[in-house]
Amino acid sequence: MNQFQTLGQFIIEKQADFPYAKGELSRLLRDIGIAAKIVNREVNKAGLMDILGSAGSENIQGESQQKLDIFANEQFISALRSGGECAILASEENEEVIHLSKHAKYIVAIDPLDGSSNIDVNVPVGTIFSIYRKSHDGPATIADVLQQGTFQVAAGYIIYGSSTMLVYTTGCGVNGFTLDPSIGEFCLSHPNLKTPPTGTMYSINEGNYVHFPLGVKKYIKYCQVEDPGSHRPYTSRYIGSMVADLHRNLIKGGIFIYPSTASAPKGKLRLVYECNPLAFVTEQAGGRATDGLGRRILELPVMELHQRPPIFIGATEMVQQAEVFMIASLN
Ligand SMILES: O=P(O)(O)OC[C@H]1O[C@](O)(COP(=O)(O)O)[C@@H](O)[C@@H]1O
Ligand SMILES: [Mg+2]
Ligand SMILES: [Mg+2]
Repeated sequence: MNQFQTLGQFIIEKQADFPYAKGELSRLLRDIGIAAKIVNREVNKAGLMDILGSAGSENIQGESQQKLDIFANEQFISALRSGGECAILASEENEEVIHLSKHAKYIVAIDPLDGSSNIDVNVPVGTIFSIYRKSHDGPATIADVLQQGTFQVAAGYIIYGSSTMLVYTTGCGVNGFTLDPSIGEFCLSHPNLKTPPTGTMYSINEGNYVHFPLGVKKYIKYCQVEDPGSHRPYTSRYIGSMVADLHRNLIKGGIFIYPSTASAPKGKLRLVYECNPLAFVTEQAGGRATDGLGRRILELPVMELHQRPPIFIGATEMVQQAEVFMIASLN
C-alpha cells in the first residue's frame, strides 16, 4: 500500500480550510499539477526530442524564447482552459492576459518555465504560479490580475530537478510534494516546510558586481569576511534558475538577491509571475521577502503586468542584515 498522501488527497483534505471555496480552488491546483506532470515528462527527455534550443522568437520582455518556454506555456494554458476554474491567465510569455472561463472565480499568473537559460544544459528549471480570487461578479479584467501580493489565495512552484517537486501554500503554511514517477503522483514529502531563521548561503549573480548598488556591494563583502564568532564567510551558490536557488535556500537557509543593476535599473525579476508567488511561499515558510529597503514584496503596488522590483528573499535574519547595509548606504 502507498504510505504517502498524494497531492489530490491532500488538497481534498485541506479544502475545509477555505470556508468560501466550493472545490474550485482544489480543482485549479489539481489542473496545475496535471500540466506540471506533462512538462516534467518533456523536460526529462528533452535531449532526445527536438525541443531544446531557441524557438527563434522573443517574449514581451524582449527575451529570446526557448522551445520549452513555449511548450510549457501551452500546457498550462490548455490545462487551465479545460479545467474551467480560471477566469484569466497572465503568463510571462504573453503580452496580454488570456481570457479562459467566463464564469470562473480565479485568476492565475504563471512563469511557465523559470530558468530558461539553463534548459539546454540539464540544470534544474521550474514553474512558478500565483492564484488570486475575483472580488466581484462581473467579467474578470486586467485589474483582477494587478492585485497586491497579499491578496494571493495560493502560490507555489514546481522544480524539475534531480527529483520533481511541487511546493505550494494557501496561506496556512507550506507543503512540498515529490513526484513519484512509478505511480505518476505528487506525494507529500515535505509537510509544513519551514526555512531556518538564518543560514550560510548567499545567492546573487556576482558577475554584475560593478553594477550593484553600494549597499549590495557592502553586504557581499560582509558575507565573504571571516568571522570566527559567526558562520562567515558564507558559501556563494548561484544556479541562475530562481526556483532552484530559492528552493535550496528555503531548505538549507540562505538569501537570494536580485537587486537593481545598471542594465536593469528597476530589477530583473517579475513582480507578478516570480516575486509575489515566491514571497508568499517564503513568508509562509517563516522567511522574509523585501525590495532591500524594508518594503515587503507582497505589499508593493502592482502597476503593470510585467513590472520588475529588486528582490531580497530568504532567511529572515539574513534579509534583515542585507537591508541594514542597503539603508545605511542611502545616508
Ligand atoms: O542570468 P541572470 O541575470 O543572473 O538571471 C537569472 C534569473 O533570471 C531568470 O532565469 C528569469 O526567469 P525566466 O527564465 O523565467 O525568464 C531567473 O530564474 C533567474 O534567477
Ligand atoms: Mg522566471
Ligand atoms: Mg520563464
